[in-house]
Amino acid sequence: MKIALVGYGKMGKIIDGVSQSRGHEVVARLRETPTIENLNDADVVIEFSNPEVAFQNIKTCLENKIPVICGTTGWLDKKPEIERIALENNTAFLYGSNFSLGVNLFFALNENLAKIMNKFSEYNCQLEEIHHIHKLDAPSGTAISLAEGIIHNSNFEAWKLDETKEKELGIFAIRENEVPGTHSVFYRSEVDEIEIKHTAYNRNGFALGAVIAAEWIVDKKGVFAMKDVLGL
Ligand SMILES: NC(=O)C1=CN([C@@H]2O[C@H](COP(=O)(O)OP(=O)(O)OC[C@H]3O[C@@H](n4cnc5c(N)ncnc54)[C@H](OP(=O)(O)O)[C@@H]3O)[C@@H](O)[C@H]2O)C=CC1
Ligand SMILES: O=C(O)C1=N[C@H](C(=O)O)C[C@H](O)C1
Repeated sequence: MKIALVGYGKMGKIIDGVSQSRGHEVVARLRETPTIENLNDADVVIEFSNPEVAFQNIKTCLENKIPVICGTTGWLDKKPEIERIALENNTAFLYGSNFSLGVNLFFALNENLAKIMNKFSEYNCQLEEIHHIHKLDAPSGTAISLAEGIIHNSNFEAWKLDETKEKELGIFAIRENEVPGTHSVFYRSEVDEIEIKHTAYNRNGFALGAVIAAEWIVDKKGVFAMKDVLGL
């Protein structure tokens, strides 16, 4: 499979190595907006850039009928428009706030726990995410996915950074050194605390998941999520 990497920073470089180790040809390594010329006839694009440029990058690839796997976070207000463009162009799009197997299992655990905890008003819920100091967006895309999983299965109506009012789920975002990504969900009562936590030791799991998603999507049409790839 011919893979174009749009965004060639911390993630793009690891994805390059994983792609080659799985027998793929990396035909483009871009740190600029793609064009049909510089995508070099790719079968699939893996996009890890930044929140400012992701929308335009994805749009260009989809309009050229190239399927896109996107891991860039912090641009989600425009996701419905991207999904429409993918369908209009009869191609495929998959956004994952987090491509690691562990976090996708954690998402399922989080939703099941939220269903149970919703029956017990003694407990209040909060989210915490910790990332490296270079991260541009807050809260993390993964924390937003966790919050959506809880809201869908509870009486919370929305999430909010830091301090909250009733029916708002609080997310606390901490920036610390070179932390690759740590997410915790807390349920606290007057007398105790339940915590579920995922800690990424490095970025390799994110990269492997993105390449597996690219292998899965290459012959498909439509809008997908990592759940579809993993059969969850
Ligand atoms: N979904 C997931 O599993 C994960 C998602 N992420 C997300 O992925 C994104 C990238 O993370 P990371 O690799 O750590 O970030 P980096 O800052 O290390 O890399 C970003 C890259 O994008 C390049 N870039 C800048 N402008 C453009 C443009 N117009 N078109 C294409 N590329 C451009 C930068 O080039 P230059 O340096 O020249 O500016 C750089 O190479 C972030 O949004 C992060 O939150 C990260 C890890 C896992
Ligand atoms: O910026 C990062 O580094 C990460 N971003 C993703 C997010 O926003 O959730 C995934 C991972 O936590 C690393």
